[in-house]
Amino acid sequence: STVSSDAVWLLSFKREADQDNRLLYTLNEPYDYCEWEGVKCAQGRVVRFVVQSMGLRGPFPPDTLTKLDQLRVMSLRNNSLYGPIPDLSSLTNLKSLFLDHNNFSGSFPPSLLLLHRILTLSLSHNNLSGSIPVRLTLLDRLIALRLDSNNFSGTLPPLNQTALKLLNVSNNNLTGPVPVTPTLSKLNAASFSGNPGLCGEIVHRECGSRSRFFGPATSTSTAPLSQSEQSQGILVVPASAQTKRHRKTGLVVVGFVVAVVLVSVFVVSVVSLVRRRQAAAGKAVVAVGGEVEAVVEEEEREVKVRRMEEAHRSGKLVFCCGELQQYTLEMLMRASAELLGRGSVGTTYKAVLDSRLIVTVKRLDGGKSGESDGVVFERHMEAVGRLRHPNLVPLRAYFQAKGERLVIYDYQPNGSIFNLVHGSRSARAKPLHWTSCLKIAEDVAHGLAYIHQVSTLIHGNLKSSNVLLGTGFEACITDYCLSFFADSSFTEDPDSAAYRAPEARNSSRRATSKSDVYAFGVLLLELLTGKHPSQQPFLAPADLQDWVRTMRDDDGSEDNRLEMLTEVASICSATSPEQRPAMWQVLKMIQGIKDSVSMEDNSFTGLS
Ligand SMILES: Nc1ncnc2c1ncn2[C@@H]1O[C@H](COP(=O)(O)OP(=O)(O)OP(=O)(O)O)[C@@H](O)[C@H]1O
Repeated sequence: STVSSDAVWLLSFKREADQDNRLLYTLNEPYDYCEWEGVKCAQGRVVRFVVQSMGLRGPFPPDTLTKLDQLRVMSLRNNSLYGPIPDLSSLTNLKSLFLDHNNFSGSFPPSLLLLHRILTLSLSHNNLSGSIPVRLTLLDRLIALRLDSNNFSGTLPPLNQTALKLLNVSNNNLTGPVPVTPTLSKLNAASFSGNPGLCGEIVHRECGSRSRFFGPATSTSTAPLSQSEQSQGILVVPASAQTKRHRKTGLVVVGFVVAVVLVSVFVVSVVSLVRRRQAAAGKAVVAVGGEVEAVVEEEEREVKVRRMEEAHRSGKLVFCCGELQQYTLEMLMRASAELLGRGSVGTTYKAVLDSRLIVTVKRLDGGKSGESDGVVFERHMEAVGRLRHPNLVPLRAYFQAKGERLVIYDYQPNGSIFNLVHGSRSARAKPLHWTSCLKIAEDVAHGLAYIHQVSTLIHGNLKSSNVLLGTGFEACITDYCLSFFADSSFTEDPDSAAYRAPEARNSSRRATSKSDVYAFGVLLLELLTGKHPSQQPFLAPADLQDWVRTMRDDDGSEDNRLEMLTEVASICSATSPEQRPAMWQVLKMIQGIKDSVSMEDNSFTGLS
């Protein structure tokens, strides 16, 4: 019977895992085992098995405890168990699992990724190695996750479960930037300590030579400024429903969908090309000497190719950052779509899926898509899709097949900064309140500095229609890093062209992070004056101050703060890229202004 088999599984576990006979388990009566030390039953089934610090020594044998499918809590903590952790995927009711402080080895057990009810998982203080799987991000009930003091390597997945309150990955060999997700941002730096290769904003360590986010200010920066990380919660009032000039009204019958239907016909050729290239690369790696690292790299590459092939064969979208596939291409095809506009890279639609989920689909221009290699596109989108920051609209998925490319973002319902600044305003309306300018500038600087800090990518097309307002009215940058695919034959309107830095005017490929800084300067002036970029005069810094003051009809009450913000805009839009500060320096300047203003206000109201 089921009842007695639970006892059998417990005894089988003990036989191997308790080589020094510390657990005094003997079965005299049918339900006796529910009284055994560490065992708790409900209706004759074991629901808790907690044998902490019992001096157990031995391997954790498969097909023993894994048969206790009613288990809610299992703790083998603080024993001397060794070897790999067996397949625990059958323990679907498990809510808490403590295997910490043992000598378990091997990789992160993939079976744990199937325990969707798990709330607490502790594997700390073992000898586990290999990477931390990205699919951990899918265990959305996790409250506590401890992986500290192992030998995990590779990058940290963008964990962003709202429930996750305790995370410790300290004392491993993790490398690369700590993803700036809202969940990880809330954690203390100690959660990540003891990983010399980790970097980024959250751990207060610069990433590589390009990123000096927390490094010393150099050359072009102005006086040292303090860096408050706290948002002042300045509220930006959304624009009315009026939208940008080229946005069409009403529902358009699913325009992009027709093109998508054609796509699946062409997949085979791209797939076989990719396969041939990857196979050739694979042989080269193996020939070099069969070192473990090369094999691991090769395996990773294989997995990627398989994923891409599968995606193409079944016409599936490739979801970024290991995220769960929330919808399929077919579902997108059935969605009703509204044309939002047509820009330099392609045409943008708002798509409402049957599930009522709303996404933004950008269909890249066909002519241009054929020019760059499919593998180049995939690699680029993989890198872009890894960017996660509260001030970036997340890139969720992409799709490509011969001649067709789609990229899918979250839809942002609160409009763009373009709408906010120009949308509902009459010609005589005043520009935004300066606190809104400061808040938007800080958000945008945060997002841009992040891109420059954690990758070698640049935005390449920053402008007010590419800064959207998120659900909390925070400014979120979109269309980042897509200028790579820009159609050079596209005739830009004068406003878009005015964001382009002098050195990048002839080709978007010559753009650098300093060109993003230039565009940021133009955007800041647009915020401050409410004037379209094409209406901004080219002025010496002192004259610029006068012009901004005149445009704002300033009575002198904003003087100091306005002057500081205008100065930031002015140095960002310096003609020579060398004279422009880096984005992290711009962010510090803006945060410095915010701090000095709040100190001023506090002393004014007698609070300091
Ligand atoms: N994720 C999104 N959510 C809501 N609106 C969006 C989203 N992405 C873009 N938009 C809006 O859709 C419109 C069209 O965008 P599109 O990117 O095609 O043109 P653009 O921004 O003018 O030019 P470019 O392609 O050069 O960036 C813009 O008004 C933009 O603000």
